[in-house]
Amino acid sequence: MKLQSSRTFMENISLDSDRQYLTLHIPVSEYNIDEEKIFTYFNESKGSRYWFKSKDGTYNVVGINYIESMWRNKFQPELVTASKNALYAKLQQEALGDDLKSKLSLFGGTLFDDKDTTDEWNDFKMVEFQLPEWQFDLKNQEVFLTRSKEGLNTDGLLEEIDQILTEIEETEITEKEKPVVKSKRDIFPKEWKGLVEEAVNNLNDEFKKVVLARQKLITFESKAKRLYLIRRLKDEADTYTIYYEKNKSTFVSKTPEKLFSIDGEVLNTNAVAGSIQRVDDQEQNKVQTDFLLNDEKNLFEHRVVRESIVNDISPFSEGMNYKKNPLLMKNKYIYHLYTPIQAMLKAGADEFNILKEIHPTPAVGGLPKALAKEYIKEHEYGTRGLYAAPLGIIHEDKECEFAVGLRSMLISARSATLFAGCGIVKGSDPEAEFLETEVKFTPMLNVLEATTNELHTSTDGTNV
Ligand SMILES: C=C(O[C@H]1C=CC=C(C(=O)O)[C@@H]1O)C(=O)O
Repeated sequence: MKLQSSRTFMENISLDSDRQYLTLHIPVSEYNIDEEKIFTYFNESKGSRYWFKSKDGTYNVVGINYIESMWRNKFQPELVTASKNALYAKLQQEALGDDLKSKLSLFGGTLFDDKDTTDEWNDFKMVEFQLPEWQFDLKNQEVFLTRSKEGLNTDGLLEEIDQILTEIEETEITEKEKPVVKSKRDIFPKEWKGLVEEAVNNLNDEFKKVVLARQKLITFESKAKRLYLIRRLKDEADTYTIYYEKNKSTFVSKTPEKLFSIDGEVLNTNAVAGSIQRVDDQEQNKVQTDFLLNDEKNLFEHRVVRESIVNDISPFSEGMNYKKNPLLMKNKYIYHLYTPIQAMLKAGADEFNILKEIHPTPAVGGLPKALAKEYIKEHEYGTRGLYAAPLGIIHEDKECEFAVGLRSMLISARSATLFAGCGIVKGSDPEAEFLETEVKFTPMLNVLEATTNELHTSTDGTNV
């Protein structure tokens, strides 16, 4: 048994009757396991699995079998903090090793806003974070196993864990079936362009910017194979990987955008706004990026996002660092203007109050924030749900990392709804914005291998 060295730690555990669960924290570097093997092994746990990998590799976490969730129907920071503390208070955490690095986390987030959700988002709550039975930290190669103490027999538990880890290690990865796309169509494309035109006319010196999103619907001949998606999600670097199953729904995102992270007393965030397509031609890309870095409309769009974020976090911070001119963020299909911002937090600043203040940034909402949020709620077709919403990892202390759920889709049964939006400012052209959203659909179309138009006719008979 590879867990032999953990045995002494295990033998010294005495169960605390005030705590409902026992969480064992175990080093697993001796087992050769990765996300594909884990998802393949736990195939029966469909609907109760997640994978969160941060862009810079700080986190790479897979969770299996949600055993408790911390949720609320309204986002009130103090109450969310109280729920989080209540959940951690139920756990007796025991480390089976001396120098373990990771911390037990909860994965989840909040919906974009409180717009009445249509059936499509019914599986997700306004605020919801999951505690899984198995939490694999693939970066540090450590595992947390949480079990209810009711009827728990700790004798033989290590052997059971060893057996499961060995079975995961030996899991064979077979070729995954590609989902067969039946139809692909834009939802209300003409109407969306009309919406952009109307917004441009409504913008003024006070109402400066609004982000308008649209959807694309893809249907499949048969149910989309989840394991196939897991493999395809590895394809694009320099982005987050968010894969979140809940009951019959799966939300998937390859977002380039961090909302914020907290490590110790340092908060890191960034402004990402202003975009141009990246193509397969170096010379053309040089023209594109020179344009982006000097284009007044894009620079304005970027500036308002940066100023708003700085403004939102300043009540929580003692000092801030950021550069005056944006940098270039290079993703596989798109370039963005990008400004990293770092803040030293004041004592007492906590992640949920900051989240409430910072989301939605004008990169996904608009400016002024409250007005833009209302405008989106009232005018946009459909419900955003987890699209453009904060999703990430939290801990017992305030250490956390949230990404913004962009370049994303919601899969259920035989269909996927893809989401993409863009910042509308005075002077925006509906056709150009439509094309920009088309580029932003590419990461998810690529995951589904549905980038080409070789198909098909859409369900309403129009060519796509
Ligand atoms: C709203 C989206 O992108 C935002 C993030 C980066 C750049 C954006 C832009 O240039 O419009 C958007 O504000 C989306 O991808 O759906």
